[in-house]
Parts: sequence; structure tokens; C-alpha cells
Amino acid sequence: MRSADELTGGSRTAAGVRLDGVSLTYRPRSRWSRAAPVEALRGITGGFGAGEFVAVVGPSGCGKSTLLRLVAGFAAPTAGRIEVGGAPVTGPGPDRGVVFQQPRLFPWLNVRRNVEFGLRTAGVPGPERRARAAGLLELVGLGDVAERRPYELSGGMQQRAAIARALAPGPAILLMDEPFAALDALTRERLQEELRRLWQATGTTVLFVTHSVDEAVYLGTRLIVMSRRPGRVLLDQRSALPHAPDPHTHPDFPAVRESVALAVRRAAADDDTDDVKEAR
Ligand SMILES: Nc1ncnc2c1ncn2[C@@H]1O[C@H](COP(=O)(O)OP(=O)(O)OP(=O)(O)O)[C@@H](O)[C@H]1O
Repeated sequence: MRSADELTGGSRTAAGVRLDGVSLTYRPRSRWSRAAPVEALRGITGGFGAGEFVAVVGPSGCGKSTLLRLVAGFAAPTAGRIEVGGAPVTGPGPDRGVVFQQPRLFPWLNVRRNVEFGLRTAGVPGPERRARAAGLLELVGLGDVAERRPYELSGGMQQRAAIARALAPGPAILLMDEPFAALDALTRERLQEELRRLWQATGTTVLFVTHSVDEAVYLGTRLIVMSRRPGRVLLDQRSALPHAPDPHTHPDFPAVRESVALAVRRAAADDDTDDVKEAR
């Protein structure tokens, strides 16, 4: 099988991420607003290496998405510094592909053109663009629906297309914000399996935010549990389970799951707000 790195032109190698004292406080945009500032993240320091699959779990509102948005460059930290591949993050860039909970495909473009979009804006010539898109669509199992519009696809197929679109420019890191949360349980399981295969094939770094402890333990070689707001790192654990042929049936799965679930329960129990979501 050709690797996805070949398919994406192998334009980049995976990159690590470094965070130094990263804090973010949301402040009201208008000076007339009476809304109080929200301290979302406080002094996050740490990092992860190239090729790691980093799964971040924690109670609702603890700042998981904020962390991902900062690495994506959609927002700037109030304090601290973030580096991707040794270079400071100053805004969004083609070295970071982002997949959201909703696929956010362009409805006026067919699936192939959606996947080609980033390559077109980067000036990749037509034949190479089409070859890369075709290869990636094959890899995510959408080879035969390339000419269809997004509305003709199921939710799972749309999310596969969104993943192919994010991978097309050959990002050094893939940032995924609860990408499977809106899917039914069966589709979600299949996509988790496919994502693990893609990660193994591409060797790309992944930063993956989820509410599901099972999903995190199935996918993450690095398991991060965040405290309630302001988010800090409560647990940072390495795991080899995603390299196993079938992580779910691996004898270590229950113990790793339990240690992560325990940290999530602790974080949630510490939370007196209503919006704590149950660890699943
Ligand atoms: N643009 C914003 N302005 C003000 N407050 C914000 C903004 N975005 C997020 N927040 C607040 O910052 C905190 C962290 O939000 P964030 O979305 O990062 O949490 P999360 O852990 O991803 O939550 P969830 O699991 O529910 O998606 C929350 O209290 C949220 O209400």
C-alpha cells in the first residue's frame, strides 16, 4: 500500500509541539460589555514529539478546544509561547491541518474539489493536485464518491472527506476537535479504526480533543487529562496501546482506561458547574 505521505507528496515531515507557560484569558471585545473575563488556560508547559498521537480529555469547558485553537494559530495566548516544529506559532499555516466536529466542507464543491482546495490555493499544479486528491480519497474509502457533492454523503463520509482535505497539503500536525462526536456509535468506531490506520501510515503528529475516555485510550500514545477551568494538565501518561494490533482486546486496555477515567472523574468532581459531561 502506498503511504499517505507519498500521496500527499511527502511535502512535510511530522513536527513536535512545545508549550511554555501558555495562558489564555478571554476578554469581552467591547469595552462597554459587562461580561467578566474568562480565564480558560493557566500556565500550560510541556510538549510532545513528532509522530505522537496526543489525546486530550477533560470536563466540558476546561479549555481543550482553546488549547487546540492556540496551536492552530486561530487565537494568540495572553501569556507564554507555542512552537510547532521549532517555529513560533503566529497564525494559521499549511503545516497544521484542522478537523472540526462538523465537517465544514464547501457545499458548492464536489468531494474531490474540496480535498483539492488547499492544494489549489498553494498553487499545486492540476495533474499533481488531482493525483493527490484521488490517492487520499482512495485511502479514506471515498474513491467512488469523489464527484458527489457533500450533501449527497452520510455524516461519516463527510467527516472522512474533511480528514482527506486536512491531510492533502501534507501537514506536519493534524489538529482534531471532537471530530467523531456528532456521529452514531458504529460509524464512530469505524472512523476511530481508520484514523489509527491513517496515523500509522502517515506518521503525522495528531492533537485530538475528545470527551470519550475509550476513544482517547484507543487512539492516544500520549494521554492528557485537563483540570476544570482554568485548564491545567492533571495527567500526562504515555501509552503503547495504539500500536497494538487491536488495542481494545489488549490486556493493558482496562488498566489504562481506568487510570484516565479516574483522572477525568477527579477533574469533574472538582467542578461545581452544571456543564460537566460524564466520562464515558
Ligand atoms: N470566544 C470566547 N469568549 C469568551 N469565553 C470563551 C470563548 N471561547 C471559549 N470561552 C470559554 O472558555 C472556557 C474554555 O472553553 P473551551 O471551548 O476551550 O472548553 P472545552 O474544554 O473545549 O469545552 P467543551 O468540552 O464543552 O467543548 C469555557 O468556559 C468557555 O465558555
